[in-house]
Amino acid sequence: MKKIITKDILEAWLDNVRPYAKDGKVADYIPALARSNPEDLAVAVVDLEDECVSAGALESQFTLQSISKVLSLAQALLDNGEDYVFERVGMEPSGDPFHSIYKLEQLNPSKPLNPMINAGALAVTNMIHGVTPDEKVGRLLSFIHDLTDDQSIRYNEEVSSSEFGTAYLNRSLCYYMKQHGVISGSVEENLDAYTKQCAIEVNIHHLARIGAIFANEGKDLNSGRQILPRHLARICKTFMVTCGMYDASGSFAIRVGIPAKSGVSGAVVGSVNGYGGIAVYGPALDDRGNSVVGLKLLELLSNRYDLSIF
Ligand SMILES: NC(=O)CC[C@H](N)C(=O)O
Repeated sequence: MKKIITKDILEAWLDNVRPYAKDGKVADYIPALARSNPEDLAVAVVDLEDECVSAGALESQFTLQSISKVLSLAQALLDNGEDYVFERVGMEPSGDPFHSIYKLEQLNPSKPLNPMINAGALAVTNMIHGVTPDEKVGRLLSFIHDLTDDQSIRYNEEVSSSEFGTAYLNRSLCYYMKQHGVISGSVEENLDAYTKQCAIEVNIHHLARIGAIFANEGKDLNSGRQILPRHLARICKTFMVTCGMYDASGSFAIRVGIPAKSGVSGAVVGSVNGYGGIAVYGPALDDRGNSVVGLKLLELLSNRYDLSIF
């Protein structure tokens, strides 16, 4: 990959897509995210030999937000196995916005449609082993330390408490699911764990490396150690294709064709089997909650390097 994608190319392309940032808006429903700078753009590609090519605001740190849903799903699957997890959360795209409560009420039995919408992710967090929220998040962080090869990654307390204080919709989803027996225990503690997982803070290189390990079928890029069993990596990537870009997953699959997951911080991670991981950061979002610059850049990269899996 490094033979064809160079830093110069990534820098030139970042400059090409920079003007699109003005078409989006940073997320402001989480107060701490409203202060992000829409001009901070970054891109990184990590290949299966762990070589990284990157450009832009490489020092920027950002929170995973919904990208954490892929990792919490992996953790819940490791902890409980597929049968347990998929008895409680479905496998189908919802076609609704990520925070929608609509289908929960329509479906009988009430069960979130998939782990990438908030309802499903809140149910998945509930399944991660650990007595306290910090124990759950600590276990998820250890998994992320393995994926990134960086033990220093933590969650950003300002972002997690800012979301925790204003997460009325996510609270409603939890209470609804508790009523219907989808989640158990304290709703406040579940929300505490969820908002902390969403506030896990990384840089662009970390994120591209996570994508590369999924592309490497769950194996560490250097040691070859199986961090995540291949079939679980495959389940996660399939959800990234069908639900990873919220209710824009269909058009993204057609235009870009890369298993990918976005978050309202403006980050997107893509994973191309046998090729590597691609991460883009640009906090200005479109009306679905996807990074405007991220979508443009991934489309350019995919078309230019023929990365579509289809
Ligand atoms: N789409 C997202 O990134 C949403 C994550 C955010 N923490 C929320 O639950 O609202």
